[in-house]
Amino acid sequence: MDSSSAESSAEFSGSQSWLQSRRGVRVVGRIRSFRSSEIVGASDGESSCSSSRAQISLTRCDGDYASISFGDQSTGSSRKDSYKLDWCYKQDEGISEIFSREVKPLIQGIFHGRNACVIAYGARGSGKTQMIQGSEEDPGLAPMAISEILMSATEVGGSVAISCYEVYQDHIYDLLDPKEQEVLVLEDAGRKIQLKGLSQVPVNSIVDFKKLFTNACNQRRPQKKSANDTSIRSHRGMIIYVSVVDKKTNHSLIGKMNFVDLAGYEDTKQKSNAYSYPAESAKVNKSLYTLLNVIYALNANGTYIPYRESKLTRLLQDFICRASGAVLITCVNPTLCQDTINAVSLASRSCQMVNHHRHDTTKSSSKSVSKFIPTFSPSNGGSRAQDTLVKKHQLSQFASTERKRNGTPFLTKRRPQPLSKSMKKPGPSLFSSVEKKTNNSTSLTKGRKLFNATSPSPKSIKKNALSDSTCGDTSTQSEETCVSPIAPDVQSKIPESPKDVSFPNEHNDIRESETGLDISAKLSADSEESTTKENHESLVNMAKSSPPLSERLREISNSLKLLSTRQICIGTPKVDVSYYKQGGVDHIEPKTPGVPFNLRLDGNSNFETGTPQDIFRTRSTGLKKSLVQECLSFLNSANKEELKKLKGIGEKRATYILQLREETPEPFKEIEDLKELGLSSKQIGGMMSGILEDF
Ligand SMILES: Nc1ncnc2c1ncn2[C@@H]1O[C@H](COP(=O)(O)OP(=O)(O)OP(=O)(O)O)[C@@H](O)[C@H]1O
Repeated sequence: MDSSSAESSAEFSGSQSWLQSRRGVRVVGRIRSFRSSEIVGASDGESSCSSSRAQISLTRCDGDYASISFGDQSTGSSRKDSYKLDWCYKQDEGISEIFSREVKPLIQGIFHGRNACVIAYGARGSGKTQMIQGSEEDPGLAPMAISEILMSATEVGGSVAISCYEVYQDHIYDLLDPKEQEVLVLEDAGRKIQLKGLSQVPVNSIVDFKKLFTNACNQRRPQKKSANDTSIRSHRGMIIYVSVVDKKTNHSLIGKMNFVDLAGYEDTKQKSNAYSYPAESAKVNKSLYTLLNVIYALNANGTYIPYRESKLTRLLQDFICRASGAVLITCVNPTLCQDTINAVSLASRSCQMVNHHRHDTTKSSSKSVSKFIPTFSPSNGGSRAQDTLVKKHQLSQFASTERKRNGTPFLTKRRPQPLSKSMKKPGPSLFSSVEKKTNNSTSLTKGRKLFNATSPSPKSIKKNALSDSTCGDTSTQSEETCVSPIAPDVQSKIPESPKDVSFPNEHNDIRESETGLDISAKLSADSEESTTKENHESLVNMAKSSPPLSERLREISNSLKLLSTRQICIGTPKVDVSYYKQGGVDHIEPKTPGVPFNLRLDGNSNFETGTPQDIFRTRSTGLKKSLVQECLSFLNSANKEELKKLKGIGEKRATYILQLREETPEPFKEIEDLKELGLSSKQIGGMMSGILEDF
């Protein structure tokens, strides 16, 4: 084995070992090659930055991690701060390299019913679309994946379908069947995400795929305002569905793989980005920050994941969770600019490598730990933009007053989530026949079959032309890679340290949706419009008509009172009269037999022994659990007035609870879920006892 292949296999084994220990989302980088226009240093207007002086350095360490730093070659100064990622691909490493290391291992999973996600993220013009879509001559990750999937599906007798979508201004549109109605993100009773209104089209060959994909890529939902309008920024994605029958169980397994081409990151505060529409950019950036927060929370092993904070993360919820395999590829523009630095810095914060080090006190010094603790800093462009968004999005009056008053995490306000009027009954699903057989696999979004109806456009895939994509000077790069020029005006803006960039919602409660198995038709809508009155009323009415619940609580409360006053007696052993007779006792008085306190019944009705404390603890734990469950069911079903009677629940929290119930039939499944109301543990305790006292 020569040295380069040895190096390559060492790196690959690093990537494999990561796959084995995968818990969250892998965050890698990819530095794209120079375009011809960039080599001569000319600005093409697409990127706000171009110049000739600075460089990007890449250091890779034994397949474990990669570190990117930015500096100025001409002055010899390079910044001491580097941004670590789980890995980074050099300019001379092609798409096929990325495919075999990052994407191929995920494909195996989808044939076992797992979900997977490949996300292209980065500043504008950093090569995201090129990497995902590619071109006729040089296919991107998505076409490469589909041809691999089609081959494997043929071998195992599986079927394949695709959906294509666009997320624009927090609305999702179907690109294979463009229509007025947007796609709705719904959550079923098993907390699985369903995309209502998104068509699935069967794909039998790569030719089928190319027609569909080309057609979808040429679709663009938001209309340009003028011919020169370059500001339309949206996220676009393609979902590949694979259905196979598990030979052992004879059940159908459905795995999905989502390729997401995110809108380019850009700091709207920069003058050079003035051509963007602020509102549009704010939405795009908000969804990007939320996505990175989700990844951060997953990689930091957080208990709460903020999926609900944007439509994009809601859509991706089943694709980026602990049960799935996901990779975020940060595309790095070689014509370096502040947006690139910010994008890399944000990605670095969310990656596994950083978070492993955060938790690994043996490896990292206290300094390096504090370095990664997110803080707000208006000195950084990225942070400033985040700061503004956070203020808008989260520091609602209610949240801030609550925080001041309670010192507790503020309520992550969700907008009312109505059942949209436009919500229509879904058409037959591609896999509907197989789904019926399936008991526990993910159900597919029901959509219309479009295969015959689609009239693909012969136009080529947008933005895939490589006519100007001559590769730059990549020959001299070894493990330490000098890559790119950086704009002189950017030099002063390079963040001092990664700690300057932060995640806006670090202190928020983050909740990861449970991955239930029950696929029920009981769907709740997650549209971003305001709550429709009828739905709200119907929920209130439903809650109003719940006297049986109060009755039940009263019953339980009475039983508890009885329990606390009555002597607990386990079993009723007969009094052995003969014993008394033998003992010469003249008067036999009926006595309650003494039951040893260290006897108790286990789950199988057998007696068990233990110390009085053990027994007491067991009994009280059981009681506590059932009380908590009763309180949670009360919160899941009480009407507004009943809720408002509780300690700590006012008009706003009561409304919020009703909104949550519109999204999910039972928003409170565990006591932890109550933290989403912005209540402290003490307040939750007070509220619980309030519920019990009332009955
Ligand atoms: N590996 C590459 N080598 C050379 N040129 C490339 C490469 N990848 C992309 N390009 C070129 O860079 C330009 C921008 O690429 P692309 O549209 O993929 O970027 P993007 O990140 O998707 O941009 P946006 O955020 O605006 O959607 C295109 O002209 C493309 O041809």
